[in-house]
Amino acid sequence: MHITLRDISKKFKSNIVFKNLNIDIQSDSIYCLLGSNGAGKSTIINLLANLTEPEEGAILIDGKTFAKHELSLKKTIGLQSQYNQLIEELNAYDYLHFVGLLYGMRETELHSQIQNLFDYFFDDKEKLKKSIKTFSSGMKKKISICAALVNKPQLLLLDEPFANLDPSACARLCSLIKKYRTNNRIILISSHDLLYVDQIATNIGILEQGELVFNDTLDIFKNNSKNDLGTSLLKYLSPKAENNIALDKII
Ligand SMILES: Nc1ncnc2c1ncn2[C@@H]1O[C@H](COP(=O)(O)OP(=O)(O)OP(=O)(O)O)[C@@H](O)[C@H]1O
Repeated sequence: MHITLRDISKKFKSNIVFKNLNIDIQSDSIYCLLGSNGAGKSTIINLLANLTEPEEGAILIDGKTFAKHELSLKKTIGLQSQYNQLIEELNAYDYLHFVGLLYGMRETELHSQIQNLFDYFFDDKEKLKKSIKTFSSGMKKKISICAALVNKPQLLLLDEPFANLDPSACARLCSLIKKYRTNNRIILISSHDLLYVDQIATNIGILEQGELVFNDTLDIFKNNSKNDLGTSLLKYLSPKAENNIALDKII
């Protein structure tokens, strides 16, 4: 698998998010998108999931565009969105079953995949029988991640997957992501959780004000710097990481 964002321009009304953005991602990558709030990480994920479209440029998945191959491409993608994608009136099983049917999965395969996901992520499965609206935010996040994995997609898109998860769930997710990586899959993750990014990323892209200011392997990023990932990342982000004048006024 291979994904390309070529000369992408994207704006929301007068807010220009990207101008001529180019990214290429190859199979076998765990590509982590980093950057400040509002830099455009979720927008890239939403473009790749075809939830929004660019004003200019092309999005190619294995050389194909959504315009010509919408359904077949969407079947290869699993998405955990930052926005609520759940149908909260349903219980966890029925929701994942519904998602699997949308992907055209066969009943037996779908049933066993849902059970496997529940076994992996949930120690207390009794609560899963209730409607999703009664779940904690971390449980909802785990169900969204399960939904992204239900059809074992070739392109796995995870938008802030670690936010709201407890340390045990984060550790399980890290193990899963590392094992999920194969030579015909791409895992694209937006995250601010550098501890986990450091554990799982093969490649990182740093977005700052709509520009891809770094795009290479995690090893190269770390070898270029003598600092930890967080300190190194701050160099690429807005210079006002500490705004002491405002801070003094607040205190
Ligand atoms: N649906 C929308 N309507 C209007 N503006 C939007 C919409 N979605 C995103 N934007 C704008 O696009 C820009 C990029 O937002 P995006 O959510 O992609 O950033 P992000 O890097 O994911 O941020 P965060 O780290 O806070 O999640 C921001 O300026 C945001 O205000």
